[in-house]
Amino acid sequence: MTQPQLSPLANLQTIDFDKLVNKDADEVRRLVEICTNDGFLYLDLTQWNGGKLLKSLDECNNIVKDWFTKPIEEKAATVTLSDAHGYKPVGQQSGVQEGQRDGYESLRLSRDCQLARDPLPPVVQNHQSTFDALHFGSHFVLQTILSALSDATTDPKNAATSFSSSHKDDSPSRSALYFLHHPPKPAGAGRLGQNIHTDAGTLTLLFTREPGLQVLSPTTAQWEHVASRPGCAVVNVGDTLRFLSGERFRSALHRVMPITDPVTGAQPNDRYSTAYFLRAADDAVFVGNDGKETTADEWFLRKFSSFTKDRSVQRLDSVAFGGMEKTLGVVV
Ligand SMILES: O=C(O)CCC(=O)C(=O)O
Ligand SMILES: [Fe+2]
Repeated sequence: MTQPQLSPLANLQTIDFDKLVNKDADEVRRLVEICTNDGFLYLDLTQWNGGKLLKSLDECNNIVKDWFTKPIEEKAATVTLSDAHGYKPVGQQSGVQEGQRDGYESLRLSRDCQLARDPLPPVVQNHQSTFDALHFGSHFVLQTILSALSDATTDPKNAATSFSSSHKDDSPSRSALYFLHHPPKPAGAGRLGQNIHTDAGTLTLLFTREPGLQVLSPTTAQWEHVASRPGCAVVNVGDTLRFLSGERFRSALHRVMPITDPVTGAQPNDRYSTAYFLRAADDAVFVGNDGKETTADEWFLRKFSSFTKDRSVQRLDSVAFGGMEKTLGVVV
């Protein structure tokens, strides 16, 4: 198969993380603008921290890539507590093609379990400091972005409204690190990609290598490909931050469609990605797209329950899409 043309390409703006760490006022202003208009951006990490996070990312990716080659029985024996911790096999959710299931497996490590050291899969126990570096480094990156947004847009005299108050580091939450793998598949296998959705939580830090991620442009309402960029992560706003910000910020609709052969429909190559999901404290309260008060934990559970349903069912309450298709006036 020839190299696929990724067209149209999403023209995402780039934020320099080092400037955010140093509270550069112009960079913070741009960050607020991008979260308001797009909800998706590139985060350049090359100037910050001597590339330590990127090094631990490479190390963890290599370890987990090898783990994904283990027999399904071994992977399925991973202690699985919820959709924030454990193993997710292929096909548990609806896929990118309507009426079909998803095509990816995932190893998920919750922040609470990583901190408590229990339960952790042996593959993580054997490389604890490497996983700690990626887990807690990613958490720091997203907490830094969140406090920049909070300082710039919420009332400093009212601590209760700041985003930081609902994201205290010592509160139990569903924050988690996910490793995702879309194995190759033959023609006619069904089970492809990851269905259209918005992320349930606050902010997502996503590292992709192979193509497949697509974002629905809020300006053109077209699906656009997100190219991976060396030294950069993709950051996107999730539902919780959109709701906590009174809908000022956008949670972006996205999906994963791995590259398939245009003639046979087979997926010839593996696709891997790694995501850290910063999620609010379980008991943080906000108003969802149905106008009802919900806790962050209830929203997470409703969202992942909706992900298992067929798209025809997801359209009924729009929980999987966070109501964003209605805001954009598109049919999904
Ligand atoms: O694999 C990717 O590129 C995106 C994954 C994603 O959107 C998610 O797990 O919420
Ligand atoms: Fe997502």
